[in-house]
Amino acid sequence: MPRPLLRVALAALVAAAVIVAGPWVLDTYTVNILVRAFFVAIAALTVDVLWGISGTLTFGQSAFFGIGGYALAIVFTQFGFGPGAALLAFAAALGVAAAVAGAVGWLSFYPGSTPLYASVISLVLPIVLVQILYSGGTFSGSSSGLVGFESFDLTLESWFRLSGLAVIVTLVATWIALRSDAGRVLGAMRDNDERCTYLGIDTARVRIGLLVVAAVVAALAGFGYVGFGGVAAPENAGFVFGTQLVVMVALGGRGSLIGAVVGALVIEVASAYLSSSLPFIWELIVGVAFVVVIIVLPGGLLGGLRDLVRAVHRRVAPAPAPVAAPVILATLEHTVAAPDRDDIVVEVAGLCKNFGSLTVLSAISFTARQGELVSLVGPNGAGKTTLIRCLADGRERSEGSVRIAGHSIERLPADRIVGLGLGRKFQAASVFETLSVADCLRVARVRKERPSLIGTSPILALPAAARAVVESSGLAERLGDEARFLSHGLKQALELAMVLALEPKVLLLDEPTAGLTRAERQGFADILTGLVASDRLCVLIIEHDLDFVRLISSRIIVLHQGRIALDGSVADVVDSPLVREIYTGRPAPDHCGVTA
Ligand SMILES: Nc1ncnc2c1ncn2[C@@H]1O[C@H](COP(=O)(O)OP(=O)(O)OP(=O)(O)O)[C@@H](O)[C@H]1O
Repeated sequence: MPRPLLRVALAALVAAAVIVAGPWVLDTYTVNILVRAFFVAIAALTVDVLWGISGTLTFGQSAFFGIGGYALAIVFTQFGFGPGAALLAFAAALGVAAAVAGAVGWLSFYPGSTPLYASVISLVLPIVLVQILYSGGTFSGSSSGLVGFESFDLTLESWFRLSGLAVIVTLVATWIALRSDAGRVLGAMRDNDERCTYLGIDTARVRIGLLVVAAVVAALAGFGYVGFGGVAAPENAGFVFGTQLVVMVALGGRGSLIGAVVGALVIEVASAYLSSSLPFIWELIVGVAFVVVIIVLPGGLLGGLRDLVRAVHRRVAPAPAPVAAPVILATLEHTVAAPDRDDIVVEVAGLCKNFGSLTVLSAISFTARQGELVSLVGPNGAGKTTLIRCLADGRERSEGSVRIAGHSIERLPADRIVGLGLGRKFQAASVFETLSVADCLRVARVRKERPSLIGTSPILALPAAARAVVESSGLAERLGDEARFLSHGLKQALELAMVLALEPKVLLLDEPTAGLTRAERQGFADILTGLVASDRLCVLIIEHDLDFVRLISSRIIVLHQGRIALDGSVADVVDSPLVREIYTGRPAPDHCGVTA
């Protein structure tokens, strides 16, 4: 068993032993409070996964908690308690939560929506749900909620052990899923949603799926909470409770799973004691304590504790450098059939792009073949980046058609066009800052190889081209380092390797050498010309440095004021008087016509 897994298994066993022993040492009042706190902690954990791990701030998990609780209360009130009713309530809790989460997820993450939009919808959801509950009359109990129904006949001790073990199981399962090959995609989405999209990952679908799972877990927690307490109250489905869950996560430490549980337990237990001993000011005390913790310990209680332990440890013994799990680099068999030298893989016809009344690209038509390196040059504002965007995302262009590897891109989103064989590297290195180099590359392979939901593979298998970039750039020695610690040049190389891991037929590069040293530029030139010659990749590159362009290009397209001014060989273009005129703004003595 791998060491981290062993450590977690041992910690879970110790925690389970504490839970089992808990009712023997704690008084009844505390046990009562903790049972509720355990169910709330599970809901807080789902907020942490959505917000802390995947980057979607949500206030709506209370709604799903409420749905789970009300499903039980309504079914038991209407049909009485029994095994059939319990099964029906359970199915209703899961089914309704999943259906509502699916609909809310679609509204929140439809193409073009922003994270802020998702947060606003999550705010509206509990408000709408509470209004529905208020207007439900005796069916939902209106503002008083539902009470007095018969529920599961368990002792307080059993509830304590059941809810405590449920927290442990949820924690361990979440931990396993998040550190799996599939789970690291969530961290990648939080770091850089756009890069995920351009690696062919349908981030909207992943986020909707995650919301459905989180909703179902929160509903189960609500089901247990109401099953134990025998009261379904609108407050436990409302916006205030949804915000409290966010506060619990922030207090405990956003992104740390145990932090969410600690935050929930601290607030629930403190609130229970303070509300009875200091009924008028306990909310104020909790609020002030929250603000103080957030200011003094931005990483939450758990983050603060971790920093303290590290500081003490450093004083006692200087900490050795953290040892990352070893990564074994491997090369994938080349599965793509050797392409024909004359294959046209980019066909652009009559492409136009308008921003309102501003026409940025007009009547752009050209083709590019496999094994060709086409440089797009032109002065600032000529429309080069806009053209790349129109090739990489079907929703960008205003008119005209684009075919990639023989397929029309229609109005397909970027992640679907990646599937046609297109890879895009951005101007500023776009990687996953908090992921290790190896994990960035693994995420880049997700579209090609379905990742495991429970395990992690120590092997990093890359196509030969991506591996060559990793090895020639020196990234092979930095596989365990987080991407944010890489130099600018290494980040550029990492992004190129990630794009090559997609095994594209067409590679779009936007000023890849900006900010690189002379040696790094030469290395980049060697890599690109090698890819074109040996893998017969079609590369379209935006570049301002005409010396670099001369060195690498098989063809050059000059864009000027949104039109193609020249399209020809290096010799034709670089020494052309028109190009001199475009770049210097002075008329050339020997003027040739603009070919649109
Ligand atoms: N979202 C937008 N809304 C309005 N105008 C835009 C938008 N994006 C780009 N433009 C305009 O389109 C024109 C072309 O911009 P683009 O970035 O494609 O040029 P470029 O050739 O890549 O320039 P550079 O070399 O400076 O990157 C510019 O005039 C720019 O101001």
